[in-house]
Amino acid sequence: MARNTGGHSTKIAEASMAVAHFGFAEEKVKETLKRLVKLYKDDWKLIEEDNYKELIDILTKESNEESNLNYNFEHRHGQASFSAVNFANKKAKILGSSPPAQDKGKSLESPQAAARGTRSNFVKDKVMEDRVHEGVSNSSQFDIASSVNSEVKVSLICNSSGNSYFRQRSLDAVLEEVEDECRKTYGIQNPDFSLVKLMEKVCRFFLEMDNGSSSETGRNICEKSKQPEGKEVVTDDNEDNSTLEPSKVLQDSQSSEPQMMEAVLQKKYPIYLKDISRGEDNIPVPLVNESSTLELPDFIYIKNNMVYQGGHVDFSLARISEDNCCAQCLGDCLSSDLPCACAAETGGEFVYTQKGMLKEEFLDEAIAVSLDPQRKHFYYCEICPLQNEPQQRYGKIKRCKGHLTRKFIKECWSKCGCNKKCGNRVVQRGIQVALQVFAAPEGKGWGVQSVNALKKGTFICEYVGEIVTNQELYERNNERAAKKERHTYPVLLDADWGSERILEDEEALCLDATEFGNIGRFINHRCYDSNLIEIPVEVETPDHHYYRHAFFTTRGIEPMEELTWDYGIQFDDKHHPIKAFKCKCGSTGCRDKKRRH
Ligand SMILES: C[S@@+](CC[C@H](N)C(=O)[O-])C[C@H]1O[C@@H](n2cnc3c(N)ncnc32)[C@H](O)[C@@H]1O
Repeated sequence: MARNTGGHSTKIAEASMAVAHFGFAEEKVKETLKRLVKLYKDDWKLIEEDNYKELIDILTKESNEESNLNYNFEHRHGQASFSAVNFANKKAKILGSSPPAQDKGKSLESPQAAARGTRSNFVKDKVMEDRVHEGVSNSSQFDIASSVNSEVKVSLICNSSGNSYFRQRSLDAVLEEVEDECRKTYGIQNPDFSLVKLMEKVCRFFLEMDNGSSSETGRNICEKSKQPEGKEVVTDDNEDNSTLEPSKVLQDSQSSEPQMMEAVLQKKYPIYLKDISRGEDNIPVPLVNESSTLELPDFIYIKNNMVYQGGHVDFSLARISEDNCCAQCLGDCLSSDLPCACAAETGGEFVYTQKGMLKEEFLDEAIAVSLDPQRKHFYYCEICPLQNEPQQRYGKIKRCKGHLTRKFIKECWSKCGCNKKCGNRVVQRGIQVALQVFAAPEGKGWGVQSVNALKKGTFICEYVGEIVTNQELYERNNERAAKKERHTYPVLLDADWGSERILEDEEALCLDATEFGNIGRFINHRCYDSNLIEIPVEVETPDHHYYRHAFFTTRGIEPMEELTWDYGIQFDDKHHPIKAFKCKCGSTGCRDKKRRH
């Protein structure tokens, strides 16, 4: 990511700032940067890539060597360290982060290469994290290492120097307390949740990733131009697995044997892609198909919306005023006695619960508005950019069909003083529930199902795509129609058009997920009684031309139930830029009258 336009010293200052929160000494950062600049012959793009990943890797590795990390896993004065889990008979390999691909051949030693030569038999992968607590900055070090006889050790060293109250406590008591805290903070409902099991999983994955065999399926979707279609799809080997119920298979997916589960899934589904997001999303997004009749989707997976040229979206912090963020807040805004400025959008009350669910009252109102039979929540444009394509606007004006005005949620964001775990940050944290792309019933193509049961008000995912202007969308639609190309149904960002002046072309935006999108592009339509509802969520822009289009459940969801939302299509609208499909939603209130019996 090339963000620097200034001179050499500006670039050094920006790089130092970008890595400052890791707690490396300033001099060390500068000295390492100088080496990198020399190595990459002043090509700052390589240094800036992935948020200075290469720089952080080198600093981390060197600081690790300097600190002569102790692997005895004993409690020491001023430090608490944790763990040691071992597994038998697995061949360990070196893991670590890699330098930018273009420069692998260059002479600076990569972290992996360097790690091979270190004193320990363990190969380490290290993350440094800074914690700010009551104004005191304490840095913690998290390490993971595997040995040649497949032991994995995990170490967390919290530097509590300066804390004269440090004393050793019972590990069981600490684990219990932290597990309780995790249950509350992350809304974990499973009574079997255990930190030790979690640590075991970390170790297993460390070894599993090591053997490198399983993590590559699914890449073809997202590297469509580079990979021949279907190349990495795992196919059936003719074994009869018909007795395996999907829910059983997926229950296994929660178990602590990822490799075994992987094998079961591969046998169960003729087409099985482990993660169509290629690691982009928080959790893997598998694609499963029991019949292999559908064509693989052809698009590139992106986790966040991206602006296509011409769309007017301004993410600058300068636009966020004092009243539009909670700069004075600390910690978790939801725990504070008084709701912060960010809750003003929702009438001075937060709409998320401590468990990250949407509150029932807000949700029920949103559902009622979306079902509004009198269309009293609709805004009608004088000259609708959707009904009147740019070149026709000065001719005969077509009547606006109306835009549903929805209530927004405003989440805390970067200019707010609260921390990243603040409860008023749900959508921006991304997908937290296990979802699958699957072959939907009734010939609707691909669809999305939830692996587990979910409660009403659960955040599912955003609809992510390219942010394009209506004008651009109009051109794309024409092109696609001419080529008879498939497209997803674009989302118009019109939830607040009613409160604004007549929008300029570059302000009337929509999300097109046809070529770039996330799992949201696979969610099928259902008239009226869909189990998801879209809520506009303001995160990084105070105006409402652009917002996040977030899906929440409207009721409890069964394991393996298809997730649907109401696209708001009028099936009899002959003037809509996209020809409506024949609806097979199966709802008793289906609006596609031609299809109803
Ligand atoms: C946003 S995509 C959903 C994912 C799509 N099924 C796929 O295979 O990529 C929208 C397209 O899915 C299909 N679709 C969605 N809901 C449908 C429904 N209720 N009945 C029939 N087709 C539907 C239509 O082809 C529509 O253009």
